Formats: sequence, C-alpha cells, structure tokens
Amino acid sequence: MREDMAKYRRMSRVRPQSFRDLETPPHWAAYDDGLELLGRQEAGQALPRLEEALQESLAQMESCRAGCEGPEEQQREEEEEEGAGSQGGLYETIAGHWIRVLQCRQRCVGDTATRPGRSFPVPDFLPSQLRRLHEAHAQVGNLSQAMENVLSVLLFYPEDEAAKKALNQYQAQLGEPRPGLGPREDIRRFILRSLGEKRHLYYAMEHLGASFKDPDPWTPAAVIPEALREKLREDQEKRPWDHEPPQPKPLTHWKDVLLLEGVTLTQDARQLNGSERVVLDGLLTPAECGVLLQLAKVRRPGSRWDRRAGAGAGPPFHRPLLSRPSFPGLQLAQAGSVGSQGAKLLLEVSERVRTLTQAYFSPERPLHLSFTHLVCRSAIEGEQDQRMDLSHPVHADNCVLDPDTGDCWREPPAYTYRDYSGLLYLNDDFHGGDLFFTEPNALTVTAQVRPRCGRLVAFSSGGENPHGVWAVTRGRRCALALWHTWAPEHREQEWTEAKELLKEPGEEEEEEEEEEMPSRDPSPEPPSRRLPRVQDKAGKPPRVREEL
Ligand SMILES: O=C(O)CCC(=O)C(=O)O
Ligand SMILES: [Fe+2]
Repeated sequence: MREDMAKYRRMSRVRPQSFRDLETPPHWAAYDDGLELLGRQEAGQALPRLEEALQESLAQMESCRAGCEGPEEQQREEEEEEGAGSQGGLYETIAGHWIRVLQCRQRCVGDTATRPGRSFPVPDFLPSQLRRLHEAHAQVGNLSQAMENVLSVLLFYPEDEAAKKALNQYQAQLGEPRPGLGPREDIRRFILRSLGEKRHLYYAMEHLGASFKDPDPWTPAAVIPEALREKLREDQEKRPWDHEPPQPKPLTHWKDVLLLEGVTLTQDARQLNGSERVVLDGLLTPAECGVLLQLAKVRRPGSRWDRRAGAGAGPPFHRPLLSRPSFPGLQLAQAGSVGSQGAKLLLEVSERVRTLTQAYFSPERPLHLSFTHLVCRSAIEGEQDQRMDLSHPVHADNCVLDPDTGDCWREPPAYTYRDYSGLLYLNDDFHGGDLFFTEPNALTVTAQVRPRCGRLVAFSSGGENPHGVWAVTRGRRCALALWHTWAPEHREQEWTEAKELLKEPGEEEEEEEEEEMPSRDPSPEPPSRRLPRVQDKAGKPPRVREEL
C-alpha cells in the first residue's frame, strides 16, 4: 500500500492536494504539514499545525493509556493466572497488575511516536516538537509563547545548552521579567505523571524482577536506581541513532588496481551525488556475461537465483529464500562437471568484485563476502506505458529506512553486518530497470545508473545510499548482487566450501602457499594474475563457455 502511494506520488500531474488521506492519525497529519510549512519558511502558517500536532500527540497518548486497563489487559492477566495456577497472593496479584498497566502506559510514548506502517518511533518526539514550536514562535515575534515552549524543553532537558541560550535571548528581547511565565501546563503534567510511573517501574525492576524498557532518553539519572544505571547506559549507547554516519574516505591504493585490471572508473561519488558510491566498467568480458547469463537461466523456482520482477518484487531485505544463505556457486559445484565450470566463474568473479570493492572503499581493512545472489528480473505482461512502479522498492541494504524522517535503523530485520554492496550487471538488452539512488526521503532521485555487461555499481550499504530499481518493461535484466562485510564471522561459508569443492588435483600446493598469506589479504595481489578472465574472440578463446 505504501509502495503504491509512493508510486502515485511520483506520477506526473499528481499533486499533493490530489490525495485525501483517511488513514494517517491527526497528530501525524498536522506534524507533517507543520514541517512542510516550516521548510518553506512559513513559520506563521506552520504554528497552528505544529500546535495541533502537539495537542493531538498528547490526546493520542491519553487514548492509548486508557486502553492499558481495558479488556485486553484483563484477558492477559486471566491467561497468566491460569497458566501460573494463581500462585501469588493478593498483593502479588495487585502488584503484577499495576506493573503491567504502567509498562503499557509507558509504551504509549513509542506507539504515538511511530508512524503508521513503520517499526520504529521518532526519537524524542515531544521535545523535538517543542523545539520547533519555540523557534517558530520566536521567528514570528511571539516571545512569550517562545518562552513557554523553550521552558518546556528545559523540563525534559534542564541542561540543554541550546535551549538555555534561546531562553536567555528571549528574556533579553522581552525586556522586563514576566513573573507568570512558565513551562506549558500540559507538558508539566505529562512529565510529572510519567516520572511517577517510571519510579514505580524502576523499583519493580530492581526489587521484583520486572522488566522495563524506558522509552525516553530524558529520564533523569536520579530516577534510575544506582544498581541499574550502568547497564542502562550501555543499552542506550547501542541505540543506532547515536552513531555518526560513515564519513567519505579518501581514495588510496586505487589506481594500481584499476590499471592492472583494465577496469575503468566511470563515475565516482561526486558524479553520483553521494559519499561512498562508484560505477566501474569492464569487470567482465561479454563472454563472461554470456556464461553467467546461461547460469541464470538454469533457475529453479523458489530459489534465490531468480526473482520475477513484477510490481514491488519482494521485501527490501533479501531473506534468503533457501533455508540459509548459500553461495549460488556451491549448488553448481555440487551439481557436477557442467555446473562446476559455472561455479568456478562465479567464484572468480565474486572474488574480483570483492577485491575491487575492498581496494576502493576499504584498503586498510579486509572485506569478506557475506552473501552472493544471482538475480534476474523480467517484465510483467501487459501495458507498459506510463509505468511508475518499481522492480525493487527504495531501501538501504543494512538498515531499515524511514523515508518520513530520513532515519535508517541499523537493526533487524535489516542485515546490519553488511558494509558494502556491489551490483555487477550482466546485460543491457531490456527496457527500464535502471538502478537509482535517492535522498533519504526515498523520493528525490539523486543519481541513476544504466546496467550493462561488466558494470559494477558499488556503494556503502547504509542509510546514505537509499536505492531502488525502476520497473523492467521489456526483457530480462540479470545481475550478480554481492554484499561485503568487515565482520569475519559473517563471511559466506558456502563460498569457501565451493572453493574447496572446486579445487583441481594439483592445485593443493599452490593453494597452501596462498593460505600463508591470508586469502582475504588487505593488499591483495592484482586480480589480473589471480583471477584469470574469459577472453573474447580477439583474445584467448572463451574458456569457460567452451567447456560448458
Ligand atoms: O539489482 C539492482 O540493481 C539492485 C538490487 C538491490 O538493491 C538489492 O538487491 O539490494
Ligand atoms: Fe539493495
């Protein structure tokens, strides 16, 4: 549904006012309007919508809290009592009931701050609304309201430097002190009540073994029992939004690899409007593409070899379609002699991509292949004109992208250990199917790449590189997708198994020699020596193809 909506929004002649949204809760509708108006520097018009968003958020929280003592809670208690055979006494039962009610009420913060259809709340939802309110009020000269709102921010974060500075500024502008001016009453009540609940829950956590995941980063340390503080601080540090996004790295060691391999750099990050993105050409000869395309034809329904690309082909994360991730070359290698030739090429090619990706993005730190995927997308039948749907929805490869906030959550179900993605294209005889990068809003396209044989698009797998694939409108588009990881424990076991299986007699000694240098060497030998390539007519005969 969300993908369909995004598709309609991208269509020409469709305007935002063409939509009447009957689904979005009022606090989100008001919040988004307010933000949009603020973005257009229209603080005066934004203010009523921002105020409405805050009021509606508080109202939504109330209604959620009211549900915490409703029939669901009673039913759960009854079930638990049945299961436990009503062992506790009256006091235990009462305490158990209230702990559950309080836990549920505290969860309402996260529920209210989570957009419909999303899995994660917007962090610090109420304080960030108050910050926007005080700034907007100050912009239009409502200084007393700016003061009320900034004082409310300070109730959450008494040491917030920016808020303190703004407060001083508003006070100076107002002139004489206004004794009646204080934080907003609705926020004061909200915080007092929430802190009361947190105290009970932390007590229950410390003394009664109850569990409690505090949804708020603003809880004062004094409310948290000393014995629990250290552990909670560690948990907080693990929150993904505290991590800095990766910084672009200078390119080192690159030229050598390029020159030796005969690979050309077609577009760098700057040309692709990003920080860690690259398009390289010449990784495969046409003959090699032919062999790999042949392999892709030997597809088995339901395997990860092939995915039909109709509208919205599958989830953004490649849940391995087999019971566990498996290097496609391993099945080929197991399939006997014909398969083993294809498997060899897959091994060589994937190592070639890994070597180049490491040399380009991570020369100081070895990258391992964590998952390899040979995938073809075919046009769906029927009308192709005006198609605006996607063959692969916009996503990031190692985090869950929230286009509404631009956050990308490095948490399951994302494959969080993926660090660099590589897409090696095998053909261009199809229509549509270009890869594109977007802003974190998943709508604004920042770069687009046309697939062709031997073209590698490599990029860091995080939220800085949201990407998708336009619908394939004619023909079949095939690519080898490879994900790289810095974490050796996530290296693709099947890759090594396939390599073992394919060892030819006599290769043993050579291999042993190589083993002495770690096979995933940070400064690998030039791929041209280690990884023989299939040549075209002009060069040596296409070895692998002939053998097939
Ligand atoms: O096939 C492509 O060009 C992109 C596929 C992709 O983004 C993915 O598999 O994660
Ligand atoms: Fe992807």
